[in-house]
Amino acid sequence: MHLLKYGENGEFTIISFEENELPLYAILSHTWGADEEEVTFADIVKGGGKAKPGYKKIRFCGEQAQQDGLEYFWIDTCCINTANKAEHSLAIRSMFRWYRNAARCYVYLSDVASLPSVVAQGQYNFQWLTWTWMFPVLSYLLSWYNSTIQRLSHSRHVSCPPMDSDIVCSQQESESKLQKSRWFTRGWTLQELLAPPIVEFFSKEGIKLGDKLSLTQELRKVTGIPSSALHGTPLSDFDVLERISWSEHRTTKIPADYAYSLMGILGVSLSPIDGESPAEAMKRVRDEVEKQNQCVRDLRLSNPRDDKKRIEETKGGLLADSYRWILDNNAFQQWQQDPDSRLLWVKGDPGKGKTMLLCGIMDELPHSMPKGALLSYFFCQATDSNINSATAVLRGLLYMLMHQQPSLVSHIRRKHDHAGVSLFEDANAWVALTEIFADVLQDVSLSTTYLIIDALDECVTDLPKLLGFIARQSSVSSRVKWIVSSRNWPAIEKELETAENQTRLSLELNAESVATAVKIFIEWKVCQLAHRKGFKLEMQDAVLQHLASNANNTFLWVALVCQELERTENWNVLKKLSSIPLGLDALYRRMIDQVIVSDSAEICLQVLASTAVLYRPVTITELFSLVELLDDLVDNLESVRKIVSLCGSFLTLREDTVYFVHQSAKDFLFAKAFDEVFPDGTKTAHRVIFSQSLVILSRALHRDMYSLEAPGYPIENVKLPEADPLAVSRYPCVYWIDHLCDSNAEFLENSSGDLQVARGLNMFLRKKYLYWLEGLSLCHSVGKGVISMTKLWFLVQEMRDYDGLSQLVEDARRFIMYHKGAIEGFPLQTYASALLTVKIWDASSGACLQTLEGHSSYVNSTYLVSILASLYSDGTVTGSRQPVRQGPSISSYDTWVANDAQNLLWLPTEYRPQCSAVSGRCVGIGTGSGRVWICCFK
Ligand SMILES: Nc1ncnc2c1ncn2[C@@H]1O[C@H](COP(=O)(O)OP(=O)(O)OP(=O)(O)O)[C@@H](O)[C@H]1O
Repeated sequence: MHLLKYGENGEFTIISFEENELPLYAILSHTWGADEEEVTFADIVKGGGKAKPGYKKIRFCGEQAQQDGLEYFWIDTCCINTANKAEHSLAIRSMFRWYRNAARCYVYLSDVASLPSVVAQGQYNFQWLTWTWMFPVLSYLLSWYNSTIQRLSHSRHVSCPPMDSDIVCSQQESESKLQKSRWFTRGWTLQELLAPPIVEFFSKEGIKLGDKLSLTQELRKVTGIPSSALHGTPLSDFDVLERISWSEHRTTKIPADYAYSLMGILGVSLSPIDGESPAEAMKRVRDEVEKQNQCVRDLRLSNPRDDKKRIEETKGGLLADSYRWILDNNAFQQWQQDPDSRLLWVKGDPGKGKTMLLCGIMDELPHSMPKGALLSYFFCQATDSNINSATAVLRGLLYMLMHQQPSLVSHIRRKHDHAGVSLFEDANAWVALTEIFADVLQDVSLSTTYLIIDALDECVTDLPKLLGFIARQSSVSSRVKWIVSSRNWPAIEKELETAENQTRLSLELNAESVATAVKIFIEWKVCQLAHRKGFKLEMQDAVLQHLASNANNTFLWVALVCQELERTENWNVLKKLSSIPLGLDALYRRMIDQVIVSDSAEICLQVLASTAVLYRPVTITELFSLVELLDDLVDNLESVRKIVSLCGSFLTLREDTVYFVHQSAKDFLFAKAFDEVFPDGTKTAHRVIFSQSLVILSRALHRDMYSLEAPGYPIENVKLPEADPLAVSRYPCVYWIDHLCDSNAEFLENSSGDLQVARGLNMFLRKKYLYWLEGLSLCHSVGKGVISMTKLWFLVQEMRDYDGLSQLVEDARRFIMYHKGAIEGFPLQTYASALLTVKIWDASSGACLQTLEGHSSYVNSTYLVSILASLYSDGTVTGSRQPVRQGPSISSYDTWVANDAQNLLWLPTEYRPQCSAVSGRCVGIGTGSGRVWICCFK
């Protein structure tokens, strides 16, 4: 990147920098005059151009940068060597980034005069004490001034300058000053307004009029851009069409530039093509946006921002006064301020408030981060298989980074364009993701980046790999700072010790700060409780005292006790209080003992056991169908909610979804209440859920569950029906095989059990397999289905081969692996494209009549036409690959066979045409391998 430097002699020099070594610089935003008026790269190199009108704005920018303590600045007229085509093309692709990374952007409005100069023109001299761009005041003053000037002009025969040379002079224009500036009509200036964090506006005399923040209202009015976008909300938060609409009334000198000027705003990067038409350029940009969106959609497992919101709400809301102590903590401040301190590890026992502390840090950091810095975070939760693995952590962190800086998607695209979603799901996903992540962290355009991971101890799959990765990466770049949290686990300590620049923050060693935070938390909780239950003051004091003396710096204990008191009648509160045991485990023990002696013990224990072995939190509706004993409740969801509330305080409901109140509650059931909760072991619990799952799926699955009808209906257009036919079967659809596998040893030991399972499986696969694949597609889980089928295949190797089960599973596994792409993109292609390998399929959508083989090289179109003509002598044969309104055709990208302009059959790669021909209702396709196939529509 070439930057200008303003020398002491008043001369400008050009200095070139590598992108990763750029100094701080200012950047100019302006509108171009006639080409010959602008100072060029060549002018500056030769030390010329001083007589050109454009020199004035260069001088302005240099002087302003100097005033702001910036040695370097950039201006498009003279910092791009347009004679070098490659450099010019790169500049167009980099411009958004250069504006985003600038320390300041000065908007030079060459057609907006500041008032004092207008006064001078009118020969009247007003003394303005301060010049602020306060529009209401200014409007009034200007209109007063203009009317006065006009009156006086008239009497003195002083004529106003023409409108385009000085907009302040006209009566109408004075009503809205900025609005009239040409700057708002140009295409490129849109990204110059949006990309930089600091944008300052200057009149043609170089007088500051205000900045993006102080002028928000006016800018919003002129540009139609929402204030939040002007204030730095990531542009990817806004719909693509909305972003395009911001440029609707803007123009560019070169027509295709209109599309290129939107690239950065839409988060894509393409090389400009000489002579490209605006329509072609726009199409390329939109296609690229679509590919990019697909890549980000595939990456997303869950949105960490939503996870944060949910976690805070489930835990009863975040209390700032209970986490603020961290901001003054030495270790935290060292991590924040010392460039060599890159990894902060927050560690503490269960329930000490680590997660909430990190939520607080996530809220506070943006206030102190450098402008343009990125913040990405992830919450591991052992109870949810979507967010409890090392790959999920990297996917979540990357997702948030891409969201804030879409250009980073390029690091994924290289691999994703080939592999699709399997990039993130197959056996090599970890390797691919670590490479991508490392590339992203090395990206020269990445500014300071904060990465936060909560609850490493809840990363169930591949924790050691994740720890190794964090330890390595945190030592690599000083631009990237990490915070991780976990319980006091020696294994975690051992791995993180290998990180070079790490700082630890132990909650146990900061007992005093934590004690104060817990005290504040107690006061807050008791106040809420007293208010809700109408406690008298003495009662409130007694509860406060008791909690303060016994909390032992553990937030969670306080939260659980308050939950118990909430359910207790006021006259029993003091008695209950004195009976509550100290410490978390003792409290959990008492909770489970109470469940065991209650009237609903059996059903509550089964709900607890089932919830504990599920792979993700389920809705009340799902729980109702999964737990055998709940069957007796005859469709009464209210009763299921009641049962959940009777399970001590182990479970909690949020938005009708059942969660463990805390990971430590689930841990307790496995570690300290195992015999009571799982009297027959966890394998039996899995086995019961597997059996229930097959029953649910056999009942619910059928063809075209969402009534999509069109075989080519794309998954991204599928809307959840109001009465979702999959509401009950969503969980079993995704996890039935996992439950079967986790129960395996149990039935393998018992031959009749083995046979029963084999029979059930056999029947399900023969009768429901395709419907299940459609269901997986509707649940966006085809990738998971592939992994599950591989697990199943391994499992049946150990089972008795009942009625060809092993072969059946092998075929089914190959089928899903092979057709994954078509099925996950288009649910109903399960019944069309995925069945190409057979000769006949559903007569309502078409029939593959023949497959001719025997050519070893590719089939040319003449040969294909002759084959079709010999087979269907009654019709004319035409070579056709263009979409047509009527009859069969091949879609433009050769990916679909369409009929009457409706996509019907998605073509796997080896079925794509080298040449194609149509005869009447039949389409013939010749492939590169020499195979010819013919499809006829009825
Ligand atoms: N700042 C806070 N604001 C509101 N509630 C808090 C705060 N800190 C802690 N709590 C309460 O304490 C409980 C336990 O806190 P948290 O889940 O953060 O602990 P943890 O240390 O992450 O536990 P674990 O290691 O077992 O996951 C929360 O459920 C919440 O009720």
